[in-house]
Amino acid sequence: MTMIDGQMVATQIKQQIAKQVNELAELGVTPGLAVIMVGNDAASEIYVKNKQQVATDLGIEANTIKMPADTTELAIIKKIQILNADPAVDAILVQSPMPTHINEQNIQAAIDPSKDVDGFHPYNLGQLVTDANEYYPVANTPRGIMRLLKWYDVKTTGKLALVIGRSILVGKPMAAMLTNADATVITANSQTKNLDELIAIADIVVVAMGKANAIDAQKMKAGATLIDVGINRLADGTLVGDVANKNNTNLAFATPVPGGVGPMTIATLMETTVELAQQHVAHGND
Ligand SMILES: NC(=O)C1=CN([C@@H]2O[C@H](COP(=O)(O)OP(=O)(O)OC[C@H]3O[C@@H](n4cnc5c(N)ncnc54)[C@H](OP(=O)(O)O)[C@@H]3O)[C@@H](O)[C@H]2O)C=CC1
Ligand SMILES: Nc1nc(=O)c2c([nH]1)NC[C@@H]1CN(c3ccc(C(=O)N[C@@H](CCC(=O)O)C(=O)O)cc3)C=[N+]21
Repeated sequence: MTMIDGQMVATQIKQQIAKQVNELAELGVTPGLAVIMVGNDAASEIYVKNKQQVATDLGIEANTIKMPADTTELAIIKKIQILNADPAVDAILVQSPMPTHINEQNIQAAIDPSKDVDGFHPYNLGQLVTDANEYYPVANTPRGIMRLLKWYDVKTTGKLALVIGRSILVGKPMAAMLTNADATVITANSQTKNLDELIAIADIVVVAMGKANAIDAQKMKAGATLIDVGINRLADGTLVGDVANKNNTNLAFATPVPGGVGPMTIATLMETTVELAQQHVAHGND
């Protein structure tokens, strides 16, 4: 079994991004990323801290706007409208999950589709489902996972892929990307029956549940590939994924937590930010 080294692949991608940032700098453009974080979430805290560091290293201007958990939906939408109108901001990211009194669909639809770095906006989701030929942003976690599969030469064509989770952030765009890459895709959710039977037959299993050690890697078939998206902070402070028993299996590949999908999400976030900045330059609204 080969443990996938997300940190190593992310480092390679960041070297490419640094070149593109330099090219934009020659045009007098600094890519700008604005992050809105409402309330507190452990995984979001880790994400915010790590991406701030990587952005600084790459010469990307990243600003995090923290809003209290009792912020109204209208106040968040007003903040988004200010960022939509700000030419220094190329990319807007609103951290998920949001407090329960906020309707996330209204937030996602308020972001200018040309600044939608998570690919959350209905227009960009439509582009993904269409498998459109023109440029559009997509969610960075599944984008990073597709890059890892390519890097390790894990084939998707004709393979049976099981995606556990159906969020707009991970599960649904992951299923769409695997479908576009000619896999046969099953998307599971909390109402799915006989999940173990599906786990036992899939060639690729992507787990994005947000539940520590909820899936047992020993139940997967020999030669299959496991992608563990979960980021769970245990009471003792350790960081674990959604999948237990990754070692001692006869899998072909598996991603660790930490050091797997997480660093790739950050690298592809920076890549998407730079691409959006390039689009804004090309369309004359930088
Ligand atoms: N490593 C990284 O880069 C990233 C990590 N994450 C992490 O990934 C995890 C998932 O994130 P996200 O998608 O936003 O989470 P959500 O809570 O939005 O979605 C979780 C999904 O898991 C499904 N689910 C829950 N229990 C079961 C079960 N027993 N069987 C099958 N499906 C189940 C839910 O089903 P239902 O819809 O029926 O409720 C839901 O669709 C979190 O830990 C998050 O922190 C997220 C983004 C990036
Ligand atoms: N709109 C939105 N988009 C997201 O993409 C999004 C989000 N909201 N909300 C929170 C989740 C979680 N998430 C992480 C990304 C990277 C790490 C990461 O860097 N992980 C390192 C952690 C290393 C460490 O600090 O120990 C690793 O796995 O190796 C963690 C978590 C993105 N998310």
